[in-house]
Amino acid sequence: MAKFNPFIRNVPVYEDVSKEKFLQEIYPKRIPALLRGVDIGPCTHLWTLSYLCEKGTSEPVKIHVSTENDMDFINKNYAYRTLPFDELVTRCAEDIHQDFFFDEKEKYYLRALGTDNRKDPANLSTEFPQLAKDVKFPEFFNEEQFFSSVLRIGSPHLRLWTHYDIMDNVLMQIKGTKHVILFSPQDANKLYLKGDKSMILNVEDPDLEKFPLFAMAHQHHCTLNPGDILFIPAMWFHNVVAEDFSVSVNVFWKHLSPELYDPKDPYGNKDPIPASQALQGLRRALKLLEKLPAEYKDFYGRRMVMEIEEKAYLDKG
Ligand SMILES: O=C(O)CCC(=O)C(=O)O
Ligand SMILES: [Fe+2]
Repeated sequence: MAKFNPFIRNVPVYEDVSKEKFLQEIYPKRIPALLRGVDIGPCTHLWTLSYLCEKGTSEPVKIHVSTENDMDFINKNYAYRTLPFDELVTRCAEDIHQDFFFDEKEKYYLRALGTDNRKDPANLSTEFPQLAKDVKFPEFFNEEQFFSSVLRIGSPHLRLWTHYDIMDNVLMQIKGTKHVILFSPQDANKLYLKGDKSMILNVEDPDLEKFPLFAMAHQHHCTLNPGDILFIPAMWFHNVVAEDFSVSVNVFWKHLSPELYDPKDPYGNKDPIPASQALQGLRRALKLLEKLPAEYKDFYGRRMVMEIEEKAYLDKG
């Protein structure tokens, strides 16, 4: 039997959640929730391989190609390539490829992009209109709050690194099974961040000599099956691995006032404007401390941390 680990817990599961129940009981908690039995439309039974190939898009799609299971944004063990959509779907569903870029067992990941991917957020209705008809988004937010809807198709066993997004999100599982491990924004200091991503790639077997604090990060686990919806609140870190051929759609929406978001953010992962300005201010403050000898820098650095803890933390610990 696996050893009990007090740092691992399951994401709470809610059955047959109405809009009212979500908005009154689940959403305000601002923790992840797995919702079962919400109608996400006929996609769960209609989207066979042949249907996806036929109703997808005739535009080529940009994909990640990886020869390893854990995609590594540090050493870049994946490459960006382009494939016709039906070819991508076919390859994601097969274990061994006749045609390939690097090797016959390579894996693929599509994260759909907007029409102009430098500025437009992805929108299922625009880029995949025939498929969009089959997906019903939960009515958990107002139309003006909608930010993007993203089709994600991937090969078995491919893992997307731990990262956070800055929008509220529902990840709808349509085909296949996915395992998701989430971490609270309050555990950010145990995740060894590089920007919006954690440098710990293999979260299931981490190198604790290199990343000792990770052992104390609480892991929130869940398994998504077709029809399941995972609510991922803004800033919650998530690491996602597919067990088999997987198709999901996620919807990001704005939880804060619209003017707080960076207008040039097609992915929904740029820090809100005041947060990014505050980070810039911090970097300026640290640069100022460079003018002082090390022991002064250390002392004033600590005073800054104390002030941040007192004025910004929810939990003053
Ligand atoms: O399901 C995936 O592959 C990744 C999902 C994700 O990162 C998201 O919904 O923000
Ligand atoms: Fe994400």
